[in-house]
Amino acid sequence: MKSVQAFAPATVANVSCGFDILGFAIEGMGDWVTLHEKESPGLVVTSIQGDGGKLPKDPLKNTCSVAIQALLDELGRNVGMEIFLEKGLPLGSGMGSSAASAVAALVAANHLLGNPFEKKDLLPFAMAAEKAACGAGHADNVGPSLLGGFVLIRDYHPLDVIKLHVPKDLYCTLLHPHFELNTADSRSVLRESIPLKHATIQSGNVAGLVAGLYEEDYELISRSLRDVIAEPYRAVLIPGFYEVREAIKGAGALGMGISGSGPTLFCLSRGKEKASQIAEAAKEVYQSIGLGVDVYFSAINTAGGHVLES
Ligand SMILES: Nc1ncnc2c1ncn2[C@@H]1O[C@H](COP(=O)(O)OP(=O)(O)O)[C@@H](O)[C@H]1O
Ligand SMILES: N[C@@H](CCOP(=O)(O)O)C(=O)O
Repeated sequence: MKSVQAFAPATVANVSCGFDILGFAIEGMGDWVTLHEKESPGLVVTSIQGDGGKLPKDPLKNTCSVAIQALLDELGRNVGMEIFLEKGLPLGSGMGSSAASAVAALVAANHLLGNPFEKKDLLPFAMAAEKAACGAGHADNVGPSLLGGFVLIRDYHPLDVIKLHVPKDLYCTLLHPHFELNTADSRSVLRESIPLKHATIQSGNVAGLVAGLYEEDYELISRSLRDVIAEPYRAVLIPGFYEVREAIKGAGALGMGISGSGPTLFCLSRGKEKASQIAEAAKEVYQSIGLGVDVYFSAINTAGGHVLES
């Protein structure tokens, strides 16, 4: 009986101005999924480590099994698999935890089945898992977790996904305060409609950010990290948001925003040294408001989900 292990990275969705349409992958953090083929058909989530016992083993609820089931349904096959999940990512963090599990599971399952799908064609199955996790099949976590780098979802109907250029000196600092915020909850505070002037501001910034990435124009990237659609409603759910934003400006950040739906905040910077200085400046703020925080900094992951061993 075959077995295979895969890894998929953490992600920062939205990147401020690209609500539901833009995200990038983080180096060195993610989830691992090992699959063992079994004789009897059906999916079983056999073990989950690193979740503090919080995640569902019910195959209809865990994003690993939901994603693999969607893949098997498309193929019309009923292969039996045992799923072993190792969570490297905190839950409800805004670092694409549910997405990383789904992507690692899909990459492993596709390999186990002899690669019937191209990597990019696994995306709809991962989106089905996101829908099960938070009620919305958004692709801005699963896209970059699968493909690596910066990913733009130009359209959802039909799905049109574009991998963007990554400037070589771009670094990210992640500030993860010690509390959970479920994506479903922080989506519920958003407005259904936005004023025309906000649509104009947001479109200008998305275009500016994409141009800034291709031109490796760090000042343009900096000017474009602005969100008038989601951030005003979500920032109030995140203690210290405005204080951290002030503090990291002085440490040389290009900008800061909410990572996905929060509570993690992300900062972009030019070079590793600045990323570490930003981390230090932010830590002081969290300390002053008495909120525990984990801080990471990394380059942009360009490989995305991949098989480790089989
Ligand atoms: N393998 C999984 N990893 C993480 N969350 C999962 C997984 N399977 C199901 N979930 C569910 O998804 C929700 C968390 O996802 P979400 O709020 O999007 O957080 P995150 O931003 O960290 O991905 C929880 O309800 C959790 O029970
Ligand atoms: N575009 C989504 C992204 C959610 O990311 P997560 O990492 O918090 O799951 C949103 O903003 O709701």
